[in-house]
Amino acid sequence: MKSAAEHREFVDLVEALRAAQDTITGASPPEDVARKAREGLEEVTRLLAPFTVSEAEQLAGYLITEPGHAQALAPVLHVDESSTEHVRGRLVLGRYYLGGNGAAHGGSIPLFFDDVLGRLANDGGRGTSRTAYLHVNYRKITPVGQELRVEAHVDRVEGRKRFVVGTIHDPEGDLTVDAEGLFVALRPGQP
Ligand SMILES: CCCCCCCC/C=C\CCCCCCCC(=O)SCCNC(=O)CCNC(=O)[C@H](O)C(C)(C)COP(=O)(O)OP(=O)(O)OC[C@H]1O[C@@H](n2cnc3c(N)ncnc32)[C@H](O)[C@@H]1OP(=O)(O)O
Repeated sequence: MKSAAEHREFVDLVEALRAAQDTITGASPPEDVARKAREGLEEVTRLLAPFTVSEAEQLAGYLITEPGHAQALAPVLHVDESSTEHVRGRLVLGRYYLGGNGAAHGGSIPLFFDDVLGRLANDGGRGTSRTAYLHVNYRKITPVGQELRVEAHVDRVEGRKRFVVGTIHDPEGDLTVDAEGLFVALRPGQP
């Protein structure tokens, strides 16, 4: 397992990337400011490109003790309580994940649940599995910029099949989403 303690600056870099994604998404800057911001981003790419590594050496997604695992792709779960069978925590969807009218983009929710349910499916010595399906029910809009409550747990295991379920509740305590994922344990040598 890769150690987040040895890569604090990289963890902070990914946090800064998330903040940039939120700020760019919410900004309507004058053209000269947009150009300066682009030049800054291009400088970041120039700086990091020589350090491109193979997937086995990649840090993003693999610093698993960090909230968000140092990967800017999926919304971050802040874990309050967890075991190998369940997790409870908080989620704030930033401006980057806005769909419209204050509601989160529909695609951001399965992205979040694939990560959270997938990690539970693979926890507890259950070994690597892959998502076979992810069923998401949108019961009420999921607001961006507000603290949401998340719960997920392993519902049942049938041979290689792991069924993992989760919910999101808004600050009023209303259910906004429930989801079920089927994760199938990989056979030896299966990609
Ligand atoms: C994941 C590794 C990451 C490693 C990173 C490590 C560090 C971090 C730690 C942890 C991170 C994890 C966090 C992220 C997790 C995200 C995971 C993903 O998003 S994976 C990408 C999206 N998913 C795919 O690309 C799958 C593509 N599909 C496949 O590969 C196969 O279809 C697979 C493996 C899902 C199943 O194929 P078969 O050939 O192995 O098995 P068959 O025999 O078809 O199915 C087994 C049983 O499952 C049922 N089944 C399969 N698919 C089903 C479906 N869609 N609906 C219902 N049942 C299904 C079948 O009916 C069968 O059931 P019966 O045993 O007969 O009872």
